[in-house]
Amino acid sequence: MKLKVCGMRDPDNAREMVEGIHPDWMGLIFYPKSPRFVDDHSAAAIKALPVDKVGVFVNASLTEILHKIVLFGLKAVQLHSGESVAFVEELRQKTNVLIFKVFSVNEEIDWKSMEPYLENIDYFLFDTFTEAYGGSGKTFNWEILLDYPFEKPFLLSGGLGLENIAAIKALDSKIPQMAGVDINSKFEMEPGMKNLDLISRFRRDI
Ligand SMILES: O=C(O)c1ccccc1NCC(=O)[C@H](O)[C@H](O)COP(=O)(O)O
Repeated sequence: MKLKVCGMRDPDNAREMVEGIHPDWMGLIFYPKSPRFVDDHSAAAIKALPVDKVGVFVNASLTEILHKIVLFGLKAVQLHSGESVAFVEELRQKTNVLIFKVFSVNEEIDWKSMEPYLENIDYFLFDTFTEAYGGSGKTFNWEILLDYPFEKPFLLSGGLGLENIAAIKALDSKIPQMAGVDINSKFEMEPGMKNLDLISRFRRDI
């Protein structure tokens, strides 16, 4: 199962995480209102680390996203707001990084509304709905995902912690398209600072 650790912004904490845990992806949040917002200076330091970086964007312009891809050597972008199909299509044409399209889950998922994105994205990412866009620390009702109708792989996110490991594995065994998990606030000492011991345990047992 692939592992994305999101919301890193401290270069030393990020380096220790890469060296000790070797996640598949590290998420850098370029949304100024997030308590995990990474400034350009820290992102530049993190750029040198040997891990694939995912830029997380909320209501960002195409110009900003493309600029950050080049500036910080991003390997993927996570579109975390209501980006239109046309926006995603244009992004796909202008860059060759992976595209993760987030769907925030409240009570239901409208599978039909996801369909037009299929040809221009690499992964869907399901997160728990919150007015703050992400980092809610809460899980959603994963039963909904048992009806997942596409072949496109997806990542599970939203409030994942050590206490969810058994349930995550059970879900993974039922849905072949579930490619991995995205962890964040349940592994923090403070916003943006990860507890590497907790993440190691998660990595070992997942
Ligand atoms: O984490 C944030 O502060 C955040 C804010 C705005 C948009 C996205 C954000 N996080 C992106 C992620 O991919 C998180 O890992 C995801 O929302 C799950 O977070 P959590 O519920 O804390 O596990």
